[in-house]
Amino acid sequence: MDLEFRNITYTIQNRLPRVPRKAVIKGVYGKFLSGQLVAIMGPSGAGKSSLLNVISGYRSAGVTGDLLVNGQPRDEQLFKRSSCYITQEDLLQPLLTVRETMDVAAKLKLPRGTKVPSEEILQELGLLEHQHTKTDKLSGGQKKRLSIALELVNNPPVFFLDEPTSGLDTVTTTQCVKLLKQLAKQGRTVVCTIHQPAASLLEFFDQVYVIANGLCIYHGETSAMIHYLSSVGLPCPRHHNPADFIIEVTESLENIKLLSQEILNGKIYKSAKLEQSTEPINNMQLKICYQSEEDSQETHIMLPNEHYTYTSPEYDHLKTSSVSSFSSHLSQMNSSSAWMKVQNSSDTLAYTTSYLEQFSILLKRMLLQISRNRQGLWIQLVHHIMCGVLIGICFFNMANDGSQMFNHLKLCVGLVIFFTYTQIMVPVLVYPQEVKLVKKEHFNSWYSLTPYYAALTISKLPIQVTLNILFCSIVYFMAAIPFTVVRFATFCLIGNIVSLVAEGVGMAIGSIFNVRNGCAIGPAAIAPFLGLAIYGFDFAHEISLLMNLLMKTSFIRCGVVAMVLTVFGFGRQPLECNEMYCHFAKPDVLLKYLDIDNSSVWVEILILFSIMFIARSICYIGLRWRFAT
Ligand SMILES: Nc1ncnc2c1ncn2[C@@H]1O[C@H](COP(=O)(O)OP(=O)(O)OP(=O)(O)O)[C@@H](O)[C@H]1O
Repeated sequence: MDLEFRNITYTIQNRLPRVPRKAVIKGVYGKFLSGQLVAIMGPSGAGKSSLLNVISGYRSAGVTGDLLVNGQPRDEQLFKRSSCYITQEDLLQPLLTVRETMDVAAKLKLPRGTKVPSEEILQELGLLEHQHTKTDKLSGGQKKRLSIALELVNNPPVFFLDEPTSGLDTVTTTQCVKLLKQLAKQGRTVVCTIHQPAASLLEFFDQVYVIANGLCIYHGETSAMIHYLSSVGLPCPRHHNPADFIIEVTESLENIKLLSQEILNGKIYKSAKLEQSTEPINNMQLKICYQSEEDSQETHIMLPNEHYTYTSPEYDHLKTSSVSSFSSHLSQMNSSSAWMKVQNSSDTLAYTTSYLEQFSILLKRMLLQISRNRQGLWIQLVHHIMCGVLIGICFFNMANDGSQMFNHLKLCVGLVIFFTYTQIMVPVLVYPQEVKLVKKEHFNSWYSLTPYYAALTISKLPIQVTLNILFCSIVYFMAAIPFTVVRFATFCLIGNIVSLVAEGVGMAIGSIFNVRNGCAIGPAAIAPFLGLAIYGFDFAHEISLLMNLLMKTSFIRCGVVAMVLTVFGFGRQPLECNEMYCHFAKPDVLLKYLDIDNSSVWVEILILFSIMFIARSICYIGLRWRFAT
């Protein structure tokens, strides 16, 4: 697939007030041909990653310009299925082995019944001997190769890689670039950003695209770069790495302007082959380059004083080239045709597998990861037992004491706060990292958001519910709340719903914001609900209907009310009184005092369910929004 972009501009809207928009990419042009390994180079902050994100479709908000595939305006949905994006950070599913990760990717990306090519790909990428190693134990280079292997499963014709060599040593970097070169040789278009590569490494790249200050300053064959620099009066010193030199010249804004004007911000493609193969006309030293015209498919050769139309034989050859070098099954067919074979069976679908299959595969993956997270499970178990016992000690044998009205209330509030803090903090801290990984997999068309979200919600339930019931039982029996099956079941049910609401709120925060300081955000997120709960009890009569409604829908308040109604409702007998007078010995008096004597526990549970639904919908919408931009 040949990729082309015209007049691409990428502007970032700063969220701070009165800070102007920042143009990161400024009207650049370029063309990346199939069968080529392309390096996007430039100084730090030049806009390399931004350009890659824009061309790949990973970023769409704030982008203007035309993106084409094989000369046609591209269909984003189709293009997403034919390309893959490998992030700079190696985002791999933790707690799974290399082989398991590959198998999950294959099941998601290939139609049912297709032979899973995990072994061949792992063999090809030198990972077969590490197939039983957990992904988090792999070295940096192995992680990078695994990231590539995962995308090779469905053999897409276009690969985008953001800084694939960052953090790798020289040997591993060379291995990585050689691998990319092999992928390109098979007919794929491989585009990656790279920081100043060594001269020996630069030779592996067929094409270089240099960007500085958001402008294109070179676009063309690697071997034509030195000549181009000399032609504009910036000769690269002998024995100097051209990659280093072109970055060095960008220190001067004058040079950037000059080079960008000379290359027409990427409209011109510099080719060394043409320069060598074309005889000088009229004894003139020719400056030869391709220029892609916006409204024609023809390639033009520009001479200083003449203009010829020319169809690049190399370009045509690449389009039809067959694959040569790899010995595996991948190399036996052109990458595009291999990809077509995989896609043909599901042409009309956005994904290769059905939503139900995706859900089942993802659920199995998540359950496996949860079961392997022994340390996490132990921590959760100890946390629930310890907190249950501590709360139980504080309120030991007290639930039947009619003189302890305020302690009864503290018990109910304490339980709800426990569930809230326990469940809100984890997603706030963990979810931003998970979102990055899911965004990568979702962007690379592994699965849709809906089955992922359904699997995520369901996978956590068994452990969460068990631990909550364990905690509730400890508190219930230590506090000696009179036992009836309905009361105990409702008590556990409320605990579980509050915990699910809190988790939903935590996930909503974690999915929308890239929270770095979750320890502060978690409590901050709870504060408004807590505030509304307190005010909802004390001042609900004195304020407007709207505020009243708002306060009554604080899930903390609903949880506390439901708990009190459960503990003191369901036909509860009067409490024992060991003092002269216990005003609140009769449960009805307490409920009346709290102004909840007319409330129903089932209505509160219904409100809790509604809040849970809203919080989880916000999380889902938040994810969609993050993935769409
Ligand atoms: N979300 C953002 N908000 C504000 N500025 C941004 C954002 N993303 C990128 N930028 C700015 O855009 C410019 C280009 O960033 P980009 O990450 O594309 O550069 P780069 O060439 O890849 O840099 P490096 O090689 O250091 O990773 C930088 O000045 C960066 O600060």
